[in-house]
Amino acid sequence: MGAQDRLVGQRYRLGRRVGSGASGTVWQAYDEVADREVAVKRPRLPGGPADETYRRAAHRLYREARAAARVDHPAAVRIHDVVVEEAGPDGLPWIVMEWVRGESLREALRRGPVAAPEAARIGLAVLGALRAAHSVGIVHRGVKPANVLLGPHGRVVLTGFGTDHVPGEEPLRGAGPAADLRSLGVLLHAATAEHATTAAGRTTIAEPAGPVERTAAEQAATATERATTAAEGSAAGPLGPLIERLLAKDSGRRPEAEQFAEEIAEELAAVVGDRRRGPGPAPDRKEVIGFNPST
Ligand SMILES: Nc1ncnc2c1ncn2[C@@H]1O[C@H](COP(=O)(O)OP(=O)(O)OP(=O)(O)O)[C@@H](O)[C@H]1O
Repeated sequence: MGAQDRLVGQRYRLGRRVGSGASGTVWQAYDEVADREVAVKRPRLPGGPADETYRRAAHRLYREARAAARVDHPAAVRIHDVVVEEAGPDGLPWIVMEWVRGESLREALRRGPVAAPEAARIGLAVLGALRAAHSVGIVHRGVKPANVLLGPHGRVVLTGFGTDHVPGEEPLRGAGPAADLRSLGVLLHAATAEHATTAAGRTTIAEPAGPVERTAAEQAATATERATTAAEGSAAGPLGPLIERLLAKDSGRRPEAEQFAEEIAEELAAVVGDRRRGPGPAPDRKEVIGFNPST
């Protein structure tokens, strides 16, 4: 794409491209004014700026990125700036975020699934970020392991706000806060999947990246299927029933979603608390490898 070294907004020098997917491209970049590393995301839209639908979608991305910058939560990526270049031909924003050192949950899952208490800790952080976003009217729509960053000091950061879009459309019906919670269920299921299948005594090849690299709309479409899978895997541990509830829930109404999110937060906190209280294996081993449903 040849964007490397480009100076965006007269201060953000694009460096290494860290990822590129359906929703856009992310670069590691350098803020030459503040003298620090940042991440810069350029969303992608199908079509072109000659098209009215495209221009409206681009403007909506801009508004949503600015709104996402107001989300204030330790687990929500900090958006420093949203740049639209005046001379830019397409009106697409450059979204400038804090650079989170570490790896994404997608990368971590390549080494194998996560033990239930650690998945609960990650889930609780992501849920906190989502609730903070929902409270200011923002729906994430792209909750998946690639967008969950595992930073230094155990920090969990949800990135990718407001960029996962169905172009040309206002947010889908059913793609409100409840859809984000359902996606959290898919995420938790994917994070612990191999444990579920192993504990149930079946030989299944884990597919950590498989069911989770989808848009919220696709996730919603397969929610029932996932609910069945989660139910089968509920022997896997304390997260089974909770995942099942997240996936089965299909009310899009705000107050209900809020109440539901609060209940889920309490349940996740209890699972995290079990790890803190319980005996169990050494923490580093338990987080990456082992999960024994009987402990
Ligand atoms: N603030 C950030 N700091 C560090 N890495 C980030 C940051 N934001 C996103 N990333 C990483 O950039 C990569 C690309 O993200 P991006 O959202 O473009 O693609 P994706 O989510 O993998 O795919 P898709 O575009 O299909 O949704 C992701 O793997 C993500 O982990």
